[in-house]
Amino acid sequence: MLLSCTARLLGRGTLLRNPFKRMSVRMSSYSASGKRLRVLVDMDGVLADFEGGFLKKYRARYPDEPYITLEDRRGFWVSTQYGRLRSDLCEKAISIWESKDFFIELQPLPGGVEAVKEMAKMDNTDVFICTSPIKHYKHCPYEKVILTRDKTLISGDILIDDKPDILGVEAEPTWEHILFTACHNKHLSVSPAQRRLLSWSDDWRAMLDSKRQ
Ligand SMILES: Cc1cn([C@H]2C[C@H](O)[C@@H](COP(=O)(O)O)O2)c(=O)[nH]c1=O
Ligand SMILES: [Mg+2]
Repeated sequence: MLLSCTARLLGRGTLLRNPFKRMSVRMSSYSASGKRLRVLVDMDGVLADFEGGFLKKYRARYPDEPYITLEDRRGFWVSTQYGRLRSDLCEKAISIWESKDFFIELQPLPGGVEAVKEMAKMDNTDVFICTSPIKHYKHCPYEKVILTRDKTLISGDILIDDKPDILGVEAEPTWEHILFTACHNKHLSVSPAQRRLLSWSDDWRAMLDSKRQ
C-alpha cells in the first residue's frame, strides 16, 4: 500500500531507479552559494507500518499462537522478542515478512508520504528513501525502493530512522541520525545529543532547517 502510494506520487515505472533523486533535482533549483541538504528517510517503521502490518498478518496466520501487542513491544528485532516468548515463534515471525506481498501491502504511517512529498519540493533538498532488505531475497528487494544493508556507507545530512543503533563499516557516517519514534523504541532513553522525531506531525521541517547552512 505504501509502495502504491509512493508509486502514485512518482510514477511506478521509475521507482527502482531512485526516483526521489530525479524528482528533487527536477523540482528544485540549485542556489549559487547554498549547499544542498541530503535527507535519507527510512522505510520500515518510518514511512511504512511494519509493526502493525506484521501483527495483523501474524495473528491471521497463527490465530492460536501467543503474540505481543504493540504496547508490549520492546527492542528493534520482532523476531528476538517472539523467540523469547517461545523459541519456535521466532521462525513463525520471520515467515510473515518473508511472505510474498508483505512489504508491498504495508500501510503508510500517517503523514509520512505527505512529508516526503513536501521535502522533495523544497529548494536545495534531495530526498532518498534508504532501507535495508531482509536476508531472504525472494520478494523483498522487488517490493522495496532503495536498498542497502549498511546505511553508514550512504552519505547524507540527516537519516530519519526508527532503528536505535545504526552501525556499519563507516564509524563516522556523514549524517545525523534522527530517531523516529516507534513502539519498540519509545521506552528507550537515548543520549541527550540524539534527536527524536515523535511522528510525522512533529516538526521535521525545523530539523531539516537546522542542518542547512
Ligand atoms: C523488526 C525486524 C525487521 N527485520 C527486517 C525488516 C526490514 O527489511 C529490516 C529493517 O529495515 P530498516 O531499513 O532498518 O527499517 O529488517 C528483520 O529481519 N527482523 C526483525 O525482527
Ligand atoms: Mg526502520
